[in-house]
Amino acid sequence: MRQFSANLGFLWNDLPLPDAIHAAKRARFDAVECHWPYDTPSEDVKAALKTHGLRMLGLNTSRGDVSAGENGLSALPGRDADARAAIDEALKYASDVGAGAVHVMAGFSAGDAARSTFIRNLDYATEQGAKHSITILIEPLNGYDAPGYFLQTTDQAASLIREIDRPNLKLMFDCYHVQLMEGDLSHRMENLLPIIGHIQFASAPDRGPPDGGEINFAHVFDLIDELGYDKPLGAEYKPKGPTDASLKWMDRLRG
Ligand SMILES: O=C(O)C(=O)[C@H](O)CO
Ligand SMILES: [Mg+2]
Repeated sequence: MRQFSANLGFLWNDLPLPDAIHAAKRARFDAVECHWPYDTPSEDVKAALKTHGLRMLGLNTSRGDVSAGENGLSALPGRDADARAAIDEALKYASDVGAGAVHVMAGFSAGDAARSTFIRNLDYATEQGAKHSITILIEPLNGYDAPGYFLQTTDQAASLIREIDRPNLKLMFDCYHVQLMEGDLSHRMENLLPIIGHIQFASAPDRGPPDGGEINFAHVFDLIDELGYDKPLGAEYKPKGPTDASLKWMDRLRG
């Protein structure tokens, strides 16, 4: 049976993180993942995961100064020290709660200097991550929601992953972002499978539950099964109301 992970950055994000973990368990999710858990002590998250028998799959590095419009630090030239502090913080939190992956956020940037900065920081992240058996993920974000974000396409991500060539550097394949930027989800998933570390989903273009819109998730999830990918799929959508009322897709898409 297909497994699903609740992304608590969007699902039950009105609740304190430990309560959101409980809500995900009640709703029969198999795992959880989050965005930026840093305001919640890691011991509280670890205790909730243990109580409810769930794994935390991954979390993000800090965006930096959000009030100044930052959305990640690792591809910002001249900000290596801040980027590395964010990587260290994420790896420590992930290791405290037993999460297997950290998404290293690139930030708003462009050009050769941004690329070489990102490579340098990803080298650092993968080296440090390997010490804790943590996978480093990079995720292309779409240019509608995050205009000017350094990493926007899977082609760009694949080229970085191949160049850096570390076994614990993988692609976060978010069907929603990929559909908006590149489309051709089936071929892309098939071709990129060896470097995919985590898959997320939401309808496109509205980022709602996977009930309609441009993407036929019954087809996409069948393909994922056929490809032999059997890790939990990350539900990272914005419920249009209470999360508990947004979950009808779960039984239909369980497989
Ligand atoms: O926006 C997304 O899709 C993500 O997964 C990031 O973690 C949050 O920006
Ligand atoms: Mg995502």
